[in-house]
Amino acid sequence: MCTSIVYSSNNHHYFGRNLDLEISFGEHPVITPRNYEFQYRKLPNKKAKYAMVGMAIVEDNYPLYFDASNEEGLGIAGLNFDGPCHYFPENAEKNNVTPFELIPYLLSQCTTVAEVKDALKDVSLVNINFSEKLPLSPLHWLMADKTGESIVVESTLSGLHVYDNPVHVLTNNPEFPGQLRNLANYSNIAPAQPKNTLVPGVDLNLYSRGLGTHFLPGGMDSASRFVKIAFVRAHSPQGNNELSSVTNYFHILHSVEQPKGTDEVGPNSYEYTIYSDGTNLETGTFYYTNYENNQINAIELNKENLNGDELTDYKLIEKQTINYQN
Ligand SMILES: C[C@H](CCC(=O)NCCS(=O)(=O)O)[C@H]1CC[C@H]2[C@@H]3[C@H](O)C[C@@H]4C[C@H](O)CC[C@]4(C)[C@H]3C[C@H](O)[C@]12C
Repeated sequence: MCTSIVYSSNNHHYFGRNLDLEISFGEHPVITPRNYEFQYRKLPNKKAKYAMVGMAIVEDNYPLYFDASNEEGLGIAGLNFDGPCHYFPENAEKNNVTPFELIPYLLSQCTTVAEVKDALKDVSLVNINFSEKLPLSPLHWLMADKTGESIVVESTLSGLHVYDNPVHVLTNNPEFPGQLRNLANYSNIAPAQPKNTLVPGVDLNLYSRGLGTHFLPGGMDSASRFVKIAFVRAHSPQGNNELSSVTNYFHILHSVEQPKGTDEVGPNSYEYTIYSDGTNLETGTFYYTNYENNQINAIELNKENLNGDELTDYKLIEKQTINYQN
């Protein structure tokens, strides 16, 4: 499972995700500069107009981004969408973009969600594998910009759907309208203690703090995480500087992280939160933590020469640092 969010704080917007899986692909932070030439399968090759930073694996010098944001403050994350997801054969009337090209295609030419919506009108997601070793994966995407607006993009049998996202979070199945509908079942969850409407007039002993969240789902499944992250995000305070905003951002994502051993996907195999990342869409600073190392690491997009044509890879820092005090 995975979870992606946009968090707005102190006039800044932070966008990123938890990657939950049982194996790592060896993903790490990668910067694509403006003059890197993307080779498309069904479209003419094109230089990236805007530089981008995110988590990727690099295969044949191609950045296969899991999630990324560009220098203009547009961010996109791909999350598993196995079942409803459907990609199409080549369509002569459309711009045929493969799912693994979608993040580079949009981030290299768009600056806002409004521009993405426009670009997607002409796009069909074509079913072409990256390679035999890396076949297509069924994904849907959360996309956000620095106005704080976000959309969800899903390709199903009935076509390519673009949904405005009023709750600014995404997990996995079911389709986005179903996830939104399900929130109604939890609409009375609150940070405050509940009022007794069960047996009016009876003095119920509110034996614990936090009873307003007693029925907040806590499961690892996608529907539970959608409700929980929507709640936590909606009630999260804003920070008053970069440090407190980033700290809050990671607390929100970590509220639905999966510890090892809690989500069995096969014999002796467990999905867990491999990494959590987030980019400040105003400044282009990319932050991440990972399972082994929960210190926050950062890479500043604007510190690099963004006019180059070569990818820059960063080693994932996986060593936990304990700050001994005596
Ligand atoms: C599986 C990952 C999403 C995590 C997630 O949602 N897990 C939930 C699983 S489930 O609902 O519980 O079944 C997705 C996110 C990004 C994906 C990767 C990126 O799209 C980049 C390439 C794209 C290639 O086509 C396939 C390999 C790949 C390297 C993808 C493998 C895999 O599908 C990734 C890693």
